[in-house]
Amino acid sequence: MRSFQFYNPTRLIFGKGQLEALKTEVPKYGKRVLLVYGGGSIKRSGLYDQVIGLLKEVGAEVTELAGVEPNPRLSTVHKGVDLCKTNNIDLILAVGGGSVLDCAKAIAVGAKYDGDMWDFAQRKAVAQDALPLGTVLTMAATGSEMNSGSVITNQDTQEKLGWGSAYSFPAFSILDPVNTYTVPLDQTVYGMVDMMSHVLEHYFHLDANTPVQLGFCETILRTVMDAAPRLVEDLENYELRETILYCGTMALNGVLNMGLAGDWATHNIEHAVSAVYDIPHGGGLAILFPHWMKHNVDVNVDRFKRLAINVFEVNPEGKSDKQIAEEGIDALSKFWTSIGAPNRLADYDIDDSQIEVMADKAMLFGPFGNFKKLQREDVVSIYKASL
Ligand SMILES: NC(=O)c1ccc[n+]([C@@H]2O[C@H](COP(=O)([O-])OP(=O)(O)OC[C@H]3O[C@@H](n4cnc5c(N)ncnc54)[C@H](O)[C@@H]3O)[C@@H](O)[C@H]2O)c1
Repeated sequence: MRSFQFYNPTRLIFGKGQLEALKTEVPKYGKRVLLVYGGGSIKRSGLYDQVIGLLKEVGAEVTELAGVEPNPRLSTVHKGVDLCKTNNIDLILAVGGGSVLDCAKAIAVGAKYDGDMWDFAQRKAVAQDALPLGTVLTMAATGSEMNSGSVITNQDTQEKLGWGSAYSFPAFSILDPVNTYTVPLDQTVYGMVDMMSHVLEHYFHLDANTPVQLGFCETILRTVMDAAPRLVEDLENYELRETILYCGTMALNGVLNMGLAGDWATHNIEHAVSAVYDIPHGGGLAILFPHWMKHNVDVNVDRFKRLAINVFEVNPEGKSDKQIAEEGIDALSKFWTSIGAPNRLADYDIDDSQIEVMADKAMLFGPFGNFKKLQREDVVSIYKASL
């Protein structure tokens, strides 16, 4: 293992009926609350009314920022920053999926910064302060509820950049599986692909002596694969929603990557696609990850073989290590297709016309990936294989 420090200050409040915890959490931070949410699913589900009711009970003064887009935009972050500054906001409360939470994180640092929050995404500055952020998560996917990461799209430059800071962990996050019942089938699938991809990004590392971390990863992958086919047939099943919600958080809250540096190249490759085409992040990952794997199978064939046997139950008898590894990759791709995820860029009407543009975007900060440093030609080759 490499040396590490683990730091995660988020209070995770998990379970049925836990929304009530807003009454104890919100007053810790002050009265003036900026409520951030998306396109209205929380109004249709009744969650909005419940949140407003609880905020009223504790005497909060609520300012609202509605309409955060999936793949949240910098222009919306700017609106939120202005609202914080003009209303002297004490606490940001994000109610929604990863996009709403990521947008709220960007608002939280932007509200305490004189320049443009985009400076942080461009690595021109590092956040030194933020408003406190609470979240009520409505969708299992990103892990944003218990990490410091955020992904923002700048529409003017067609850039989608991930960034993070020590100040961007939510102070508290409330996760009630019931609030995920209304997530539509396609988004439920994308969320499960996303969390499995986070686990795989951790799994493909080159650090030595990480048996516990590899075992944690395999357990989460097997658990999602066990629950997913039943959940897509039964979207309001409490136990399955609960399992998947917990998996999504554990996949990216810092526990899996203690002592190792995960790869993260596929996320970068996907962000360049969704920056240009505005496709769902999980859908892009389902297409691209198997091709990243095929491209890198020789970097450490034993890791791919282990995944194939321990997670996809590939029978190793009479096969070479590489055959076993490749069967595992095919099994992953087939599994994602079986639950309804796309498997070709053509599924989103994406052809080869923007490959060079996407490769330029992926290469913005130079060669990337910790399992294998990808050069531009690697990225182009993965895009071409994914068409
Ligand atoms: N911060 C991180 O660590 C991290 C990690 C991975 C990805 N991301 C980013 O997060 C974004 C994706 O977030 P996401 O996958 O959570 O999806 P999302 O927040 O974009 O939501 C997807 C859709 O589902 C809807 N939705 C959410 N909850 C719902 C509910 N309960 N009922 C009905 N509809 C609901 C939303 O309105 C939206 O239309 C992308 O921009 C991605 O790049 C962030």
